[in-house]
Amino acid sequence: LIGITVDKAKDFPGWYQQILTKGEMLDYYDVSGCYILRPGSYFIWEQIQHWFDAKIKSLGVQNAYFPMFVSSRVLEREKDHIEGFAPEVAWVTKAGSSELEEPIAIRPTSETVMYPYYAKWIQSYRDLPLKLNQWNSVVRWEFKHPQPFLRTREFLWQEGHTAHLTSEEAQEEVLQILDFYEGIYNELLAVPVVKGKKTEHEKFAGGVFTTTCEGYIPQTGRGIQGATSHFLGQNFSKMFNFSVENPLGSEHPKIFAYQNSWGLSTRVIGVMVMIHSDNKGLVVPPRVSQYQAVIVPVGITSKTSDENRAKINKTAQHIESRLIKAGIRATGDYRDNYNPGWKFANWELKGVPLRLEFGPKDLSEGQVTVVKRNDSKRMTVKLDELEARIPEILEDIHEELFVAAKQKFDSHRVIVDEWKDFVHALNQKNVILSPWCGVEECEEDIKNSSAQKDDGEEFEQDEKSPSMGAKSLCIPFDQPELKPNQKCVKCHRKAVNYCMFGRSY
Ligand SMILES: O=C1CCCN[C@@H]1CCCn1cnc2ccccc2c1=O
Repeated sequence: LIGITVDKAKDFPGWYQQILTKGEMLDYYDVSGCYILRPGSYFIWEQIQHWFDAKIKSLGVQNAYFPMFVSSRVLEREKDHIEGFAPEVAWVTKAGSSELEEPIAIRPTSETVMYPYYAKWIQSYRDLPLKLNQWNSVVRWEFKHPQPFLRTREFLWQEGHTAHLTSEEAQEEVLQILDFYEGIYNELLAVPVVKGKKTEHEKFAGGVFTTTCEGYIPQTGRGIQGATSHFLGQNFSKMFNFSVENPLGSEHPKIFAYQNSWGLSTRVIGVMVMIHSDNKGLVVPPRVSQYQAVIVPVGITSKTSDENRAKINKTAQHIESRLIKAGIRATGDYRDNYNPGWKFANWELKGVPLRLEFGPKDLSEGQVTVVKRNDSKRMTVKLDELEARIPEILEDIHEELFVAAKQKFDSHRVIVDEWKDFVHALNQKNVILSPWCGVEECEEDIKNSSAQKDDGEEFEQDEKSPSMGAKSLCIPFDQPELKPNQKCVKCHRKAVNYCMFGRSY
């Protein structure tokens, strides 16, 4: 049988690799950290693009395309912005057999590519706001263990870069974009996320603050950063020198533009797969699934008359076309060289949300049998209720997937006020909300002191294995109430807010 031979609960990385390849989402490539996105996953990316593109265009964002190559002079334009990232930058040093004069970097992100042109194009305050987005790919030569979708050396993403006359307008947009990111997770992928602000230590160093959507992978109990929206303040406009006349008059000082940058990548597909899929294969949420329903003729045996066999296949094809006409992404599997059982396993592997079985009994009763991929529930739908019922069942599936994932996240997000309870809670696959002092050394101390088993034994740490220390994930916008004089969970300084900590990707 073609099925999954690895248990999600026993060998999560092995399971993840198998369902992606056997589910035909992705294939491995001979350059480490690079993968092939097959139609099943590319379709999901297209749905995300379609939804998000409409949203940002409603804010007046325009798409553009900038070169993928960055000269070293331009890339190193801003030392501190990229110093920590320099080891990840991939360089082109040769063309054919001849060395290039100057090495050329492949964009890891496009600030240094775009902002010199923002400086050139923004002369007057009337040129603001300037809001451009790129749908492109970037390269980051990570050395940590690559993971399909989650950590790859090239990935598809969108990067939005906006410039505004006022800080208020910029900060309003940074949160609007974050809400759109939450919408991609909740509305399209049926994945719950926690929105919040990154700590000073975890934020994008080039910006003023970073807001984030944090996901949770139940199997590993790890948090995962799902999308970021940064308020850059005037840091980059001062660096690249784009300021405009003050609308109040030339006697007022020139204004350096206030900027945002925001990004979401194909990592979201990995998060969706890890959360919803099971030991039978992929489970793809209906709103992004390439096929939402697959119809399979059943009950045709060597004893079935040719007339009945033809009738069953013809009616099945008729059902398929009715669904397509009703806007459902339907397909049918009429192959006569595979039996229904094999077909069921195959389409379950590919994560199709709904299977319709149509056989002699269904033909005589004027009905079809419907099987839901997420919970294997079987129902009967009268043929004349098809166009009404199938969309409803698909919506139910989306809702059930979201509720199940939210229940898992909510039940593994625990409040811990005392350090004595912290490590045990972490080892129960939880992310932890704790009162925190806001001091970076304390954040580091929490990370270093939490890479332990319950008996206090340290985990052996090497750069290849995922870190076992609890990092700060975000300071959630939705905060539990601090008690008066509440102390920091670790250092007993006064707590300033609750911070979400957890092992992470
Ligand atoms: O997140 C985003 C959203 C989209 C636009 N860029 C920002 C910030 C990117 C931060 N970053 C991330 N990896 C890097 C890797 C190499 C060089 C530079 C960088 C780098 O600046």
